[in-house]
Amino acid sequence: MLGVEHLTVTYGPQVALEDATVRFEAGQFSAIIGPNGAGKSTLLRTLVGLLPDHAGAVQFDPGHTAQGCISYVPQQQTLDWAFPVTVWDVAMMGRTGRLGWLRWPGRKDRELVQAALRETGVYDLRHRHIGALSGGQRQRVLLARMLARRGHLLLLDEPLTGVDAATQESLMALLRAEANRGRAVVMVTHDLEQARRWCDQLVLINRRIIAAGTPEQVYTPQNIEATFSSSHLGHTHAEA
Ligand SMILES: Nc1ncnc2c1ncn2[C@@H]1O[C@H](COP(=O)(O)OP(=O)(O)OP(=O)(O)O)[C@@H](O)[C@H]1O
Repeated sequence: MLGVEHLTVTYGPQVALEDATVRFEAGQFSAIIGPNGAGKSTLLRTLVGLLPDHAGAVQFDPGHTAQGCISYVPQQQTLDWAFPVTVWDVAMMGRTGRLGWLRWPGRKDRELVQAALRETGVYDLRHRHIGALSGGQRQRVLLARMLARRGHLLLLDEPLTGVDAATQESLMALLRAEANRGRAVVMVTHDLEQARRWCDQLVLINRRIIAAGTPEQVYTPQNIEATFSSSHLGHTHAEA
């Protein structure tokens, strides 16, 4: 459904991602795994179209244009949780667009938001200000916003961070179900074990794609070593 081909992304002299080629299919739950600074968020943000400066191609199959069908859940700490809006308002942004209300919500929007808040277990908190939520509750609200959007491509940056073990299981089951409904689900995570249990495709990355395939194909001592050894990090154009 979407992919990148020979993608290289640089931030000034810093090479964040080099010659990456990988595909993500409809109905597939994929995990992007690697150490800090490996380029995971960079890959995800490129897929979302947030990084205009790159070499190589980002491809969408016909019928899946980037805008309108992508639901992106950024890292929690990149958002302003002091903003004076409620849980309901944030979930509704999945329908109406960002702040400023691109359009007024209709009955269908309200139904989808209600369903999404129930599915993620935060419906009872819907009137609460988002600043008054715990880390795990915030993560659930972000997932509710994503579900409400009803996109074909779900891209999530570390959705399990700050979430307790029981909640992690239910969130993974929720994402698994979304993939089973035919959506392409792509998640950045540090949790190799979770990914191995729930995902169809593991993408190991450390500035380059080390391996991509089923957990059985990818989860080998050599690949794990190549991914989590620090020797790939900190390269610049000058060093390369
Ligand atoms: N806006 C930026 N400006 C300059 N360098 C950046 C920027 N964003 C990321 N980088 C660098 O690019 C590299 C890849 O960063 P990226 O955020 O993609 O890693 P990551 O795998 O998501 O890491 P983490 O697990 O810590 O979230 C890092 O070396 C980082 O310092």
